Amino acid sequence: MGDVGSEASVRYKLKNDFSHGSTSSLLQSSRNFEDYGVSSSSPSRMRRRTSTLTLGLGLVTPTHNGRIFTSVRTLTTSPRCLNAITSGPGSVTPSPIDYSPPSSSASFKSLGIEASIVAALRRAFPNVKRPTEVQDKLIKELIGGRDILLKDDTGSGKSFGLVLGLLTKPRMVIEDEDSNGEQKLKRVTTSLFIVPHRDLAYQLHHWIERIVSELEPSPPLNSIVQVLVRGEAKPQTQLIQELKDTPPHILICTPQAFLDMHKTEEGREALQLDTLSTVVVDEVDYLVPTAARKDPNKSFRKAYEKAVKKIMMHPGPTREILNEIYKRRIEMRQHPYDPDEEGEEKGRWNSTEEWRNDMEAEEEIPQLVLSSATLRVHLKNYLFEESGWLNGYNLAKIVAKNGVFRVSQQTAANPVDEMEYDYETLDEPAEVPVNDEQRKRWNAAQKRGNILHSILVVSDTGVTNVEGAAIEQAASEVREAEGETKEAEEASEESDEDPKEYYHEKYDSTESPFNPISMEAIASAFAVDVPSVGLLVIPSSAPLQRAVYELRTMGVNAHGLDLLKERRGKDYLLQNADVRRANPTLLVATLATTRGLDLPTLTHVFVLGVPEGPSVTGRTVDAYLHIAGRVGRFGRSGRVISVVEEHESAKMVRVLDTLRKKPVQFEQII
Ligand SMILES: Nc1ncnc2c1ncn2[C@@H]1O[C@H](COP(=O)(O)OP(=O)(O)OP(=O)(O)O)[C@@H](O)[C@H]1O
Repeated sequence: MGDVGSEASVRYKLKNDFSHGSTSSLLQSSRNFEDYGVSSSSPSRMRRRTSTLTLGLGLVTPTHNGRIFTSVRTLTTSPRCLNAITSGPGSVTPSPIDYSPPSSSASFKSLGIEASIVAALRRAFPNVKRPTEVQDKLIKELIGGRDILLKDDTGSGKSFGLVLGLLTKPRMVIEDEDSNGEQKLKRVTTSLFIVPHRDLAYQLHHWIERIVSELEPSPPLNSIVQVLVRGEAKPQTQLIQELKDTPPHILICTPQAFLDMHKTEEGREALQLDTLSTVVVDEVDYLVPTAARKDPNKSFRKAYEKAVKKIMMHPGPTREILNEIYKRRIEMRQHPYDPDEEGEEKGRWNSTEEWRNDMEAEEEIPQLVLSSATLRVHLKNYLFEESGWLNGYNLAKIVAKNGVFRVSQQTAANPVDEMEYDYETLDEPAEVPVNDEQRKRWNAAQKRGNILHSILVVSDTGVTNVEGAAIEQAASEVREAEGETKEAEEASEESDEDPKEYYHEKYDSTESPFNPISMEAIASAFAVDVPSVGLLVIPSSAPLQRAVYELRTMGVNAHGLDLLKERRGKDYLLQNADVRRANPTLLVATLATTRGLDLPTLTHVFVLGVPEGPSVTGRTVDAYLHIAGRVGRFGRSGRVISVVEEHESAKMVRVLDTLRKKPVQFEQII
């Protein structure tokens, strides 16, 4: 780890701003980091009015007090360029939302979405016009009631499609006794939506809130959706009472919060698992970790056995929940129908399949939907062979890779295929197009989004682009093509947090766990390239507040990602993707809390270190894919900048290699 006050320097140059020859006044003076639009009290408006701005881009030297621009170079610039610099022009501008996502020829209505919901959807999300391809396949199956295994690219609309399908599902009603002992009909929760972290829970809640508020008449929101996550301000007793009084149509929860409630009798009564009709597990590969099978003839076998043992010792809350909800299925799997067995049921069924599907209907076992952008072979094998949660006789597998879909219907006549490949390899075979139609989709998928992947390597002597990184022309073309974007009001950028919150004395007196040069490289790259919102993903075990603190001491408008924060949080979920902010924000999150997030204004993701490192496994590649998948969604542009130390750079290149991506130079680093 580099010394805080080391000689290390990071060389930056202004991008194409000076290469066009449209320069005007020669500006010369010193300017600190805040001048690049990274301070929460950015004077950028004032700067924009003047053409005699002082500039200090050039040699950037990290210092321990966070003022990293200590050396000044004379630069020639124009007012247009100044405007671009102060608002963080970047190699990627936020894209307007009127792109054309790969859509199906069906309409939401023809897929079975209720007319009132379609109308509300149009008002709430005017950009959502037609279902995407995955939504076409998913919504039909979701409404049909079959179990579903779902895999498609990040940002293809899986979670959004799940929300629409669940909203349309018929409301479950049971007969209940009121306080006078009279029978009456009572609404119960229809669907349970399990997600890995609370920000994703709030994002889904927010989507539903927007649609529900456009319904005419609009029902009370808590009768349609409620969220159960840890860290809620309300005490558990109040949450239980609310669930009992008004069971929501959809309950969105994190697994741990669900188990906390399920532990008590009162909580179990409120959750009413036996009346559920659908259970969705989003990001299932994250929530149900499994170990990659290793070739028994190779020496990894011991490592595999150790990994399995570890998982079995801590199976995780999602496994526990699914074991509870699907205990009848597990029993059926363990004791399948035996026509020779004595008993009154003898001879009632002709086959195991017949028996199984009859029992499923009789016992009203809820539909199970498992979804992720990454479903590795070992997870699929675990689900089909070991878990017992899925009905292998009535399952839809909707799996897409590079825009090519493989949809297989598992029915009684065509039960689930067993293990697909024997052992995990880092590169799973790519789906290849086999006909013209597929080739068309495949090509469209290749064009979808324009994500640039860069790797910055930090050493004691500075920061460089990884060896072999290509010079990317596309970046400036994208910038030119997209033209001007709207400016956000400075007012909305006022901090709603007290920055002092992070100024803990202990941070100044304890050694930082972060490499200061890495942090400064991130701060600088953010300052010169992010127009609106960036996201920094740090390892799951890294201290988030400390990272925010350190970035703030460098003048970066950094915030821990928290969608719960009323105004600020919801702001990030809005569709104002064409907004460039006067004072860009860097959101900081850990690896554990980024899956599934959809922040339309996001253009840049910074990754600190090799995700799920130090070694490169399938888990590492998947983690990178999910992190990178926060940008470039639905055809937008995006940039992923990994900041790694020297000993990690080959590993990071390998991750990109596996994903068949080539690192491109981050232009600002000379
Ligand atoms: N049919 C549609 N037309 C246009 N935009 C859509 C459509 N469906 C979803 N979107 C938008 O696409 C974005 C991504 O959707 P979503 O989060 O559901 O993708 P995802 O496949 O679940 O991604 P991830 O795998 O990263 O969780 C959201 O902003 C959503 O509003």
